[in-house]
Amino acid sequence: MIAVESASVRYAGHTALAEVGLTVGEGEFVALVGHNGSGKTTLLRLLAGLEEPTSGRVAVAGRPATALAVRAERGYAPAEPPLYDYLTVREQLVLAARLYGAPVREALAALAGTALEDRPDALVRELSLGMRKQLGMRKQLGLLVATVHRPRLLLLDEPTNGLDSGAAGALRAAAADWRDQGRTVLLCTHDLGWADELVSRLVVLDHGAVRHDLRLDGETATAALHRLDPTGTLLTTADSPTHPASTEPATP
Ligand SMILES: Nc1ncnc2c1ncn2[C@@H]1O[C@H](COP(=O)(O)OP(=O)(O)OP(=O)(O)O)[C@@H](O)[C@H]1O
Repeated sequence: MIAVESASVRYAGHTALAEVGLTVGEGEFVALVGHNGSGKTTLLRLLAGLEEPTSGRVAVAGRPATALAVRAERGYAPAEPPLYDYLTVREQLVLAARLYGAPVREALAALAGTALEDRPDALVRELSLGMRKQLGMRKQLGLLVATVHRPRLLLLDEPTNGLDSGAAGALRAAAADWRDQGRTVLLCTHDLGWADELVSRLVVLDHGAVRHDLRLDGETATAALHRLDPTGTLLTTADSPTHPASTEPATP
């Protein structure tokens, strides 16, 4: 589903990603972790087709990630959902469904069980008031929009940031459904706990390079990370020296 070959991203003298290789098969649920600035969002943006690597190749579903046809296969939920403040919740979902040629009825049915269920006519800007509950609703709407076409690949960037416990529970339930349906999920997060039971593979980025890549095989993501990095250095220290990858990449 994902094939990243020796992909580097350089910005004016700064290397955000350094020859990253990553192959992810259909149905895997991958947690991508690493310290601030380790390159997680840059990698997701490559996979979302929003950036080209400076060198190397990035493919999704057998095509270059930037190919227009890949959009039907992939849903990308960035940390800040790209929504129209002047539309209502319902209008935002209908717009996304129509753009993707997805059934509008199903798009609206996805509101059931979420905090937005009773607020289809609220303006999106009312979900941007900065209060935790509102922020959670905005993130939930962002996820519904990103998945309205039921993509085979979901790219989630910090989906729990700003969520209250109710919204985080709804996200977990949705993510468990995606996993059970055999969708592929690449989750970039600082907060592994909520997804612990769902994650099948853990990838740790360090200074733009893949430092660890392992299949969990029953171990939780949190336990595996603690075993690899008992002092938590890989998640918190952006200034430690870059180390070579210490683990062979997992085979798909
Ligand atoms: N458009 C850009 N121009 C210049 N440098 C950038 C740009 N985007 C990202 N970077 C740099 O690339 C590096 C990787 O950034 P990235 O956002 O991918 O890291 P991250 O792991 O997602 O961090 P965080 O956990 O803080 O979101 C950082 O040093 C960042 O400052």
